[in-house]
Amino acid sequence: MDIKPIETWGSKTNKPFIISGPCSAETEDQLLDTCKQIKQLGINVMRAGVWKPRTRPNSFEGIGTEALQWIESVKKELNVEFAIEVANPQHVEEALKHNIDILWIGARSTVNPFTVQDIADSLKGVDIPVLIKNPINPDLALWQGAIERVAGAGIERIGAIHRGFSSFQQSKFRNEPMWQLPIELKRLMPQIPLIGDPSHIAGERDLIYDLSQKMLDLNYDGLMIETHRDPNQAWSDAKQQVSPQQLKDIIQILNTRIPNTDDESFTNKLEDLRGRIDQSDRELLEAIANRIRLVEKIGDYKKENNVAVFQVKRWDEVYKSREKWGESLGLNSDFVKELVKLLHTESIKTQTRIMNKKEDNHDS
Ligand SMILES: O=C(O)C(=O)C[C@]1(C(=O)O)C=C[C@@H](O)C=C1
Repeated sequence: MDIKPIETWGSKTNKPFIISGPCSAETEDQLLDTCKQIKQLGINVMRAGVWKPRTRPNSFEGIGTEALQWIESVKKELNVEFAIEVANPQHVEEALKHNIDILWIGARSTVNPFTVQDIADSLKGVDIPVLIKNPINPDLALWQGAIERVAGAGIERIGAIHRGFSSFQQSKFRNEPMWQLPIELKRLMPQIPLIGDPSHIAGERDLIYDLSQKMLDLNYDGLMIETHRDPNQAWSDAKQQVSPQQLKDIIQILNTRIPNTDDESFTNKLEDLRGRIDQSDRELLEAIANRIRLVEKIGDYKKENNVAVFQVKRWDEVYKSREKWGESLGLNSDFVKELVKLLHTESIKTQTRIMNKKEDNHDS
């Protein structure tokens, strides 16, 4: 995959790459006024929803093509660049006709390979940056697949947008961040710039600063933040949009991290600490291997005596005591509980395999 760096996406190269603007273009005046107010804040590219995929019918579904004319005139008047969402080849055609600078594929489109392929096919021969939001379900391969389809159409300026994942669980977030997914995407596709969308993860404006800072701590390349001149009156996603003043405050206190440094004393110290982590992980894995050897011994013994693998009383003791030990060592209790559950699951697998080994099965 031949991917060009984020610096080539637009005329402004400030970092982090910030895309901001209203969730939806509602009126020409609302769009112009919002963009005018945020233009001075170091925004790289403006955004505005033109076609809005909504969960239920009868919600505001965007103005459609007329809004593209407003965007074109705002672009001219303020000399700014614009990103919009496209969900089918007709949207792509309209967007290109109206000189849109960046396109993004929304989370509800990324889930469908047919839709993504149609959009990718309509982009053949076009040179425009395309951002791909994560699919609404936590399926990394689907996200990668969408990126590959767009790359396959010859697009060289591709980015990924992390907007969080739908979940049944009660949560303070509208969409669960599931940080391990974008982190794994970055490991597998390090050349793809990663943009965070704290607005859609939060669903609530008070959480946006913390999420944005976390994204920069994780070395994200940019942020997409929804801003409305009067957020409470917004026609869509009112709760998650910030005012231009709030956006200014957020940008002012955001701490941008450098990706890395060649500074010798930093590198030496880091190398030393990483060496110690290597050693510590080795010991950890040796300890786990020892535990599994013991579990195997118990498995053999249980088999000889035809005793069940799962022992609820002992498991309860193990679970509670390890949680306490972890606490006394200053470890996060949720982490310790997850770790102990993982170890126990491995024990059950190991002993079930021992119990059901074919050659020892006298009935066969
Ligand atoms: O104590 C046992 O019986 C074991 O086999 C060990 C072990 C564990 O992993 O700690 C595994 C399975 C049981 O459900 C309880 C505990």
